Amino acid sequence: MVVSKAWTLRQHFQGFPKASDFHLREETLPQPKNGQVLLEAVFLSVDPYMRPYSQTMMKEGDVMIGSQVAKVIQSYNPSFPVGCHVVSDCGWRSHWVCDGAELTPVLPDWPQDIPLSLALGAIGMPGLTALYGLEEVCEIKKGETLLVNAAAGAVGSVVGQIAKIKGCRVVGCAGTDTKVSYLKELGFDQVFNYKTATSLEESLREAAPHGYDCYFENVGGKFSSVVMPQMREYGRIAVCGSISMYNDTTPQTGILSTPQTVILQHTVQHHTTDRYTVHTTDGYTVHTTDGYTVHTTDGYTVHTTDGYTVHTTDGYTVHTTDGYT
Ligand SMILES: NC(=O)C1=CN([C@@H]2O[C@H](COP(=O)(O)OP(=O)(O)OC[C@H]3O[C@@H](n4cnc5c(N)ncnc54)[C@H](OP(=O)(O)O)[C@@H]3O)[C@@H](O)[C@H]2O)C=CC1
Ligand SMILES: C/C=C/C(C)=O
Repeated sequence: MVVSKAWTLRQHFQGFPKASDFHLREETLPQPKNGQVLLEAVFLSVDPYMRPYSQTMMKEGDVMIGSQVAKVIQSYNPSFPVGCHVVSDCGWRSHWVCDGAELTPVLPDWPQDIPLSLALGAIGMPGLTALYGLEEVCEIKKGETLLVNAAAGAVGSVVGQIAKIKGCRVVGCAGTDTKVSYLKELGFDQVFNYKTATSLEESLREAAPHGYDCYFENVGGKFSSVVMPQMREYGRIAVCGSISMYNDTTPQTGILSTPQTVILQHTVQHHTTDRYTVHTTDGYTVHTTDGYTVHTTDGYTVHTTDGYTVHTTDGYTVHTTDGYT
């Protein structure tokens, strides 16, 4: 019989998460049966999504959601022999018994000198998010200029490196000088510390005087409002996350990327670029691909009935470029 330790959500987070929001409890696991395996955690992941998703996906007392790299320590399933490593979504727990259906094997020829933790980072979900966001959402092309924020993080650091490999000019920002030095080492073209910059707007403009073709959005909130006017025509934005808002206790207004508008989610959905331009009453410009569906700056979705008239769900008026309201 194995006793597992599990971190649970004692109470929903209010503002910034606190240690007292969590509770460590012990659970006695059943003996694995035929077809099942017993896992032992090697690395647990702590990711930004846990903050907003805990609100909707969890109830108080649940084990914290999350992925881990685990080692199989008992096996009655030939697909997962003892000693192999897997990625499991079993949350923040030290041990777990399961049938293997939700397990992803870590590559059997994983190089000895590469830490297994990277299966939760550059070679895992964050790395794939970076890749799909660049290739399928931004459809990034050689010679283009890309901006990424939270650039030294798990997603951002991979975004910048892939964009460099693809022949782009990469601008990144981060919140400490140490992170800024790291981004230079990674080969980013222009980097700055957004916390010490006198003006975010000016730093962004200096880094790319002709504007940005692609914006990999990790931060949202006020940051995105400053970036929007510096997007070039036909620019593309991968709205990956809005970490600056996850701990908000009162909703921000008048901004583009909110947790509700995160549209990059592994299977990448689609958004903006050409044809119709819609000017919102608050000065933001929204480009649609088809002239019919428009994502507004405030998280509301507006549907045009004919490509010209836009009805908002909340009573705001949206003016189209051709003068129709
Ligand atoms: N759509 C999807 O499928 C996925 C989305 N994401 C999203 O991508 C983003 C980055 O995730 P990930 O790389 O894993 O995160 P990390 O935990 O690796 O890095 C997060 C970094 O964000 C920066 N940050 C935190 N608060 C703020 C703030 N208020 N303003 C500006 N920057 C801030 C900090 O860096 P600094 O010191 O530079 O401020 C922090 O270290 C998140 O928004 C996340 O939700 C991640 C994975 C998948
Ligand atoms: C899977 C991760 C999602 C976000 C929004 O972080």
